[in-house]
Amino acid sequence: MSTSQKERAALAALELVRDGMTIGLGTGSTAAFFIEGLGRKIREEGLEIEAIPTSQASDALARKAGIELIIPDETTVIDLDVDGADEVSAEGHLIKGGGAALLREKIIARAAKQFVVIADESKSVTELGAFPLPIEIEQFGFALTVRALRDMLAGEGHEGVELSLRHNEEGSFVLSDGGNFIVDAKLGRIREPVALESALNMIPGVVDCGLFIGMADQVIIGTADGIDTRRY
Ligand SMILES: O=C(CO)[C@H](O)[C@H](O)COP(=O)(O)O
Repeated sequence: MSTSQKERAALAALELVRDGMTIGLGTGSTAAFFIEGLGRKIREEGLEIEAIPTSQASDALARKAGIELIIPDETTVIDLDVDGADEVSAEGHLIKGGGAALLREKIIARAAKQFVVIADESKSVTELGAFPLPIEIEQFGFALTVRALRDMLAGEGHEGVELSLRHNEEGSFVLSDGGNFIVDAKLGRIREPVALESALNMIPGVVDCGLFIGMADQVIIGTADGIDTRRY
């Protein structure tokens, strides 16, 4: 069996797992390799692991893999969170939310002692923005929120940016697990991601955006014949 770049990155992240850990489980096809591998590792090594999934999809995968899931309380220490990304910049800033799970992913990444990103080489970029930035917005007044987004982005030098409410193949709006809409913003090039994240999250109706700035402690990129590990 040939190992894909995504799987290679996920297998490397499994090396960080220790007995007794509480682990955040990301969302997407790369995170799925980690979840399946974690299930195998728990069975083979008899580890005591508790996990917190960042989406209903990862919840279902983890249950299938036999991983014990918990709902965190205020005392919960998340030792490690492993998740994928849509883009990773040289500084370790991320665009996430291609799977509409950005809010839950950010809550868990923010709370984790160690946030590790796993990705294939195609996700590694010099500057963020080629991947449309996912923005999670409240359903109420969504058209007004989209207008406010457009106005703010124009003021920040992103005039005429294409904003689209995400639809599925049947033409229905895609909803996050929390029941919110997702707007995808084709920005092309994000020159000031720190300022942009703040400006987006200030708009009433915006729940969160897919910019993860300065959050990753480690990025593991699967390559054709190995891994490229970056620590921040
Ligand atoms: O942010 C995410 C989901 O909201 C995913 O981590 C991101 O879309 C990467 O997915 P994949 O591993 O399938 O390429």
